[in-house]
Amino acid sequence: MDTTAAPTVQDTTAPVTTSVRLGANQYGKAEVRLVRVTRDTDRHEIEDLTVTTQLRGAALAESYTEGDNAKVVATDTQKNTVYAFAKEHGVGSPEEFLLRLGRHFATAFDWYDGSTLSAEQHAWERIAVDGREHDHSFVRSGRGTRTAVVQVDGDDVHVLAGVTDLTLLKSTGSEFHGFPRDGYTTLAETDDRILATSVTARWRYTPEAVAAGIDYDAVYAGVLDRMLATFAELHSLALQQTLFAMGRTAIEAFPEIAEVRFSMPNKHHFLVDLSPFGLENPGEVFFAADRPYGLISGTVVRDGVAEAPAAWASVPAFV
Ligand SMILES: O=c1[nH]c(=O)c2[nH]c(=O)[nH]c2[nH]1
Repeated sequence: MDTTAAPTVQDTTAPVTTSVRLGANQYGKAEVRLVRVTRDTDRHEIEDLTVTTQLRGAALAESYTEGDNAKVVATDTQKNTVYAFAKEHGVGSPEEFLLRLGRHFATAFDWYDGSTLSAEQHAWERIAVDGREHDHSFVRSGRGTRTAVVQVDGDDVHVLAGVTDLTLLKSTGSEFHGFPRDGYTTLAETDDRILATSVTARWRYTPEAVAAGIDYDAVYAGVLDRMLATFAELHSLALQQTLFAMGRTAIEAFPEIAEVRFSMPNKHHFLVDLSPFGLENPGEVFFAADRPYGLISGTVVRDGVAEAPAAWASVPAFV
């Protein structure tokens, strides 16, 4: 082998050979940080989203295979559109904001076959000063981060709502026993333990409800209230049982919801052995382990409704 030869430089303008072809692809701007201040009066409102745009279409193939950008709406333009739409139309619910964007990309550039747009909403509360809510100072509130995903494929429009990082703990009212034991089992059965998790949930609205219009803010608030109440009230025999009950309460309360998917880490809390120090520890001092953790996932589906349509298989955000 002649090691002195100059390395061959790949000719990226050469026609693509039959040995490879372009598979699934999409592109856009990830994690556009948008804060919108509404200052119509001295009492300001703030809205805070992280938005990701992903556009796709067969017409985009040449941008990958030939470097032909004639149909490539720049990710920079997509980002600017997010900001411009926030100014022109306001933000409102993340679902409606994303639907507005998705419909715009589908109609303004008719060569796109579809888009997947997602958002995280960061919630803020007014700072209370001497018991009075301040007009323009806020603190990030802690009931998780609201998420939304919208997928527009021609007339096929899907809307997913959800929450992530919703961290919950109950210090009693949780048991875990009756599980199989083998030579590798050391876990003690318990009829009283700490149950803690950080909920990621996504729920899919029925296409009929999306077409008819949904009060997304109201359903989100209602789902969260019911999920929290169920976590608090259910005497849990396993995190799996709690997961199912949280999904069931959302689906029973809101006919707009077809299914709910959950990913729930079991954040283990181990009782610390204080006996070397001559101290008793009757369920008071725990070591909050961060890893490894149990990871419980599950989908709760409304009877008579099919699980997520194939279109959702390409949505990685659908946990
Ligand atoms: O609620 C639980 N579910 C499990 O599957 C499990 N496994 C485990 O070790 N602890 C727990 N807790």
